[in-house]
Amino acid sequence: MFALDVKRLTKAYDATTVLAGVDIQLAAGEVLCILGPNGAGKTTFISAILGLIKADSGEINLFGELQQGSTRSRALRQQLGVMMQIGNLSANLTVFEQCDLFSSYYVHGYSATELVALAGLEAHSQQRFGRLSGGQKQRLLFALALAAKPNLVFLDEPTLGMDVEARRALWQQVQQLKQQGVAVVLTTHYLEEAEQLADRITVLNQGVVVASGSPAELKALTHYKVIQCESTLTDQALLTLPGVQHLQREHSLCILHSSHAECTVKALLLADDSVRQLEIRSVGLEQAFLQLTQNDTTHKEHAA
Ligand SMILES: Nc1ncnc2c1ncn2[C@@H]1O[C@H](COP(=O)(O)OP(=O)(O)OP(=O)(O)O)[C@@H](O)[C@H]1O
Repeated sequence: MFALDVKRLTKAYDATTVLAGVDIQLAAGEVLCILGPNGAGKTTFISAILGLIKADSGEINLFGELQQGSTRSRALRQQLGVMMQIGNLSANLTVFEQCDLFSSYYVHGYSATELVALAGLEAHSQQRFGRLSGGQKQRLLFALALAAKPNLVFLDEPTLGMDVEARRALWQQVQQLKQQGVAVVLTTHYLEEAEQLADRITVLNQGVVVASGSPAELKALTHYKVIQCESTLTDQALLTLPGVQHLQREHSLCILHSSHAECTVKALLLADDSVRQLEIRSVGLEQAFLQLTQNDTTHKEHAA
């Protein structure tokens, strides 16, 4: 049984289609990362699952239970955790008071003291929410999302505004959730975060799933390669090699992005027999993401 099983979900606002038949499945202990440019439909998708908005058509199954309309049963709500946006918490309550309030909603959840510790805010437990730094607020919101000890957690851009250390600490907490068998749906604009955490990435573009797979599978979807070398050729000559789409220079190195790496390398070696330090590698997730979302029609047939 999937923790989450969504089929053909659609949503439009007036004449604008925001979700155009989205299918997503998620098992216990899996981390799914939804990537997509601004306005792709990520928040709308999560809101529809949680019943915050009503989808136009499609099926939403949570723990094997088909959801009708936008109400979610009390028993189901105890299994769900949602990281809210900063503006939804009262600025005047202290960290401990917020944790106490959330703890009181759930019968088998964490105590207020445990939630303060989960947020790593023991030293700030008497500080008002409004006085916390942006990163501390995010840590508290993350802990509050876990108040129920949920089996399925939704994290919408959880590390926004966090410094590197706080971000890595939160990544560790997500890994721990996964080890405990919790299913996690995460949206982020940080591709490194997606690569670190996700078992599976779904790329949404204009409400359509344009690709879905492990980070390695997504990178393999793009046929672009990076060719790195030292060459005496001018920028002009390098850019006219077959397949070259982009050139970047780093000190003595030329870094070429090529859509036809073998042709590029053959032509490069013919044009410059003094080429050194030649290396060919696959593109990173960021390049794959840009290619998938800028030219999604080329990749639709690969969507899993
Ligand atoms: N209540 C609404 N009424 C009309 N249009 C809406 C409404 N809510 C969202 N939209 C539109 O739906 C589209 C998808 O929005 P959504 O917030 O789901 O995108 P997103 O992928 O989460 O974007 P971001 O990365 O910027 O947070 C956008 O074009 C947005 O303007």
